[in-house]
Amino acid sequence: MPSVLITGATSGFGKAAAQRFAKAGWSLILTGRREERLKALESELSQHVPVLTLTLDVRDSEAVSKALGELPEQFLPLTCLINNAGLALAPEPSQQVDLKDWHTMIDTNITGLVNVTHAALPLLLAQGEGASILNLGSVAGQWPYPGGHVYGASKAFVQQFGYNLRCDLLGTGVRVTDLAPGMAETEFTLVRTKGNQEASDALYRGTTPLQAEDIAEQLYYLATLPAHININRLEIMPVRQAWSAFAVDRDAQ
Ligand SMILES: NC(=O)C1=CN([C@@H]2O[C@H](COP(=O)(O)OP(=O)(O)OC[C@H]3O[C@@H](n4cnc5c(N)ncnc54)[C@H](OP(=O)(O)O)[C@@H]3O)[C@@H](O)[C@H]2O)C=CC1
Ligand SMILES: O=CCS(=O)(=O)O
Repeated sequence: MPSVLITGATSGFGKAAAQRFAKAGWSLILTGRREERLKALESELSQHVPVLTLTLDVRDSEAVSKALGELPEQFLPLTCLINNAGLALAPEPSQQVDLKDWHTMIDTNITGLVNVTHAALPLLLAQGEGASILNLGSVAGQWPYPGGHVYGASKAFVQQFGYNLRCDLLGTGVRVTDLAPGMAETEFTLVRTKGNQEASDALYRGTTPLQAEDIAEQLYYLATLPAHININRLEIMPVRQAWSAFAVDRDAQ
């Protein structure tokens, strides 16, 4: 039975991915900080597949390496790692941002992802051919926009780290993909605005954003491609989202 480790399974893409992989009979290792949510998901999905929940913060490298170093045999070797835990904060311009918010994004989206990847690599190498690392990047890692600052830069790191990993993993059979979604309706904007439900609702109102299940379907597709195929980067937007023109600063007329 193949196994998948999903970080940030308590909400959004991670939770939908857990449900999608469970439907296909995969064993699940689910992580996040909110234990009650992990336990609720475990009781839902363990009726169908083996589920192991690990309550941890990806920023804590010791906790991550201890937990992944002690995985029960039943979940090994690891077939797929989904590096999904992450967040954006501070939608305001750089010159107004609280430095702590930049640090939190760097610590979570970069250091956390690196912590988990480092601990999981031996487990994926034990699988070799057909194993996958699926990293949640973002359109923000490729395309700049106002208020994107460190969030976009952290996702650019995710993309380049994945490409570089591919170089090192050549010959091992382990694949690496940067899955880069655009606007998707999850708790992402609620977190970004520090709990402003009205701002979150307003962002998604009157349009058709991606849903968590759309991304879960892509994750499952990537994880189950024939073993000789590696999709390096997969960028996905809703049809009702596109790029904007360059901004220009003009003198008052
Ligand atoms: N929604 C969108 O528009 C897009 C999102 N993304 C990326 O997709 C990923 C998932 O986002 P999405 O599902 O939308 O957002 P959600 O806020 O719905 O989910 C984020 C998940 O990350 C977990 N998480 C956050 N910080 C930590 C931490 N320090 N340690 C462990 N887990 C953590 C949360 O769990 P908990 O709080 O329980 O720890 C939660 O399960 C993120 O990396 C995001 O940047 C990319 C492109 C578009
Ligand atoms: O990564 C999330 C999508 S966006 O807010 O940067 O467009």
